[in-house]
Amino acid sequence: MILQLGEVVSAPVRGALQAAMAKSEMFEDGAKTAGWRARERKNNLQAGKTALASGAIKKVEKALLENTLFLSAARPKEIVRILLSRYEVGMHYGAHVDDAVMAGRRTDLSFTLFLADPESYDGGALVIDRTEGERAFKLPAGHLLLYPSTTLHRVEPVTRGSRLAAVGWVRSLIRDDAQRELLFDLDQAAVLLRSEAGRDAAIDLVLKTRSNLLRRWVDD
Ligand SMILES: O=C(O)CCC(=O)C(=O)O
Ligand SMILES: [Fe+2]
Repeated sequence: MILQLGEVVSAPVRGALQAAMAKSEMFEDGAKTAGWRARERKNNLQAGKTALASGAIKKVEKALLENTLFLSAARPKEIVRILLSRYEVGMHYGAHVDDAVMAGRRTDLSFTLFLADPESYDGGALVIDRTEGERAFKLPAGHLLLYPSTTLHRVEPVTRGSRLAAVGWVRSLIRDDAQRELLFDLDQAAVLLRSEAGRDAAIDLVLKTRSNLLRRWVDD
């Protein structure tokens, strides 16, 4: 499941992150934190280990752990790592798969919290390779894309302005993507069923989940 989450950080937190990330002395070569294959393809800047960067990262982590949709979709056991990244004109990150294990912890989900206004830069879409084809994402500032760490993905070259993002990885309590999606649908159905207005959508989700659980578990 690939999920877009809107307004993950409030406008003041977003402003604080953007202000911190405007300081170029905060950044160093991003290739340092990539595996050997990804390193050949990675051309970006990443925040070094400064007090300013760790304060910003803590803000992102806090916002995620307070976001019910994120918690329901990712079911985090742990947020394994968060990095702040900046792509200036000409920078990109070629196709790669993220490390399966980071600091001894399995990575199940990857996320990008977009932090620059999409009108302020050209290029820089996050492109994810799915069996049905590629999908490109360039979300508004403050929105987050959550996707399985199993995918091949890349960041297209930036051709104007600068792309700011916080990227990270989650070790989930639910290892399997399909099982996580079933549980997410059930959470959503429960939320919708609580409100009178959402009845039709709720029934669709409950029926979808019933059929998909049957499809997984019926043995004929
Ligand atoms: O910046 C992004 O949207 C994704 C970056 C990425 O793929 C990575 O850091 O592994
Ligand atoms: Fe990646």
